[in-house]
Amino acid sequence: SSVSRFLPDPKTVAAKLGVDKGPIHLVEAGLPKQLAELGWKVQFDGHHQFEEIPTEDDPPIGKLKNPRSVSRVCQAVAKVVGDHAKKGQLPLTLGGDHSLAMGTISGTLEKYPDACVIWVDAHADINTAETTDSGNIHGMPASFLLGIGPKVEEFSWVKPLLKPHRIVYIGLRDVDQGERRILREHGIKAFSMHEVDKYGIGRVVEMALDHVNPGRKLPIHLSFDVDALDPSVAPSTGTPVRGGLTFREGHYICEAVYETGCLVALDIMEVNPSLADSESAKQTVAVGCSLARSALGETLL
Ligand SMILES: CN[C@](CCCC[B-](O)(O)O)(CCN1CCCCC1)C(=O)O
Ligand SMILES: [Mn+2]
Ligand SMILES: [Mn+2]
Ligand SMILES: [Mn+2]
Repeated sequence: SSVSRFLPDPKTVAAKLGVDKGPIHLVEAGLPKQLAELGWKVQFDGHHQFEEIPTEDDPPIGKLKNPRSVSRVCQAVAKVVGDHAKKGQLPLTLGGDHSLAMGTISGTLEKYPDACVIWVDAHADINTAETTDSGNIHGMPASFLLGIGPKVEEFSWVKPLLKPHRIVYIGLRDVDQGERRILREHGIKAFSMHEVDKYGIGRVVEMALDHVNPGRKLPIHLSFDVDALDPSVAPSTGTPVRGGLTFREGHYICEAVYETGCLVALDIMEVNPSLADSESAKQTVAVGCSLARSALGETLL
């Protein structure tokens, strides 16, 4: 695999942590050491603790739940990720809620304004304050990054730096009506599980890269929600949906993205060990670590 040409010192990875227990389990499973064994110089900043805003002090804004704490955490993550990226490091964010991608991708775009995003997920996470039915902000980060939908004061710090032709989805299978309309109206490319079945993961990844990064010249931010994988592979996650990617399909995406040499930032999101029995939790943590290794150069041979 070719060394990434965007990183003067490709052997640096900064491990970032999300907002729930998941990330701590990934670190305790030994991920930093595993990455060091791949040759990365890992700078682990310790577990980011964010002082929780008590629920009574963070009432919904419209339908949006926990808007102030989500905004505050994402803004902090944007700054930290941006700072690491500006130092030529590859920020690895472990989550934790996928709302964090508002922060990580904002950080990446600050350093690499022409970066493209590969969003691996069962969901499009592109609801607006109007279209969301759950009010859960993890279903909305892409709309804020694209500047789609009504302005929400609390999130005015998110600059609409992402362009519709610079994001591509792989693994979709649970997309709300409002999100379908947004994808269609903005011409956003999405490879659902139907296309994965039809073309095979190899062709899908090639078509996805051809769409957002035709000359393989743009930096890539890979945002991987483990619920893109089938629940039999990654059971301990917030919104599991049947009929997902196999273990290998998920890892193939990571391997192929690393092979482009364009990866500049990586998110491994929605690992939540508290949601299942300890066996399933351990399995999901192990898959999260394994995906990260594959995206950062671990090969099968
Ligand atoms: C599909 N959209 C959902 C899920 C978002 C998942 C976020 B992710 O980070 O895990 O990808 C579901 C919306 N509702 C659909 C109807 C039934 C109840 C949930 C939402 O809450 O917006
Ligand atoms: Mn979530
Ligand atoms: Mn997601
Ligand atoms: Mn999801």
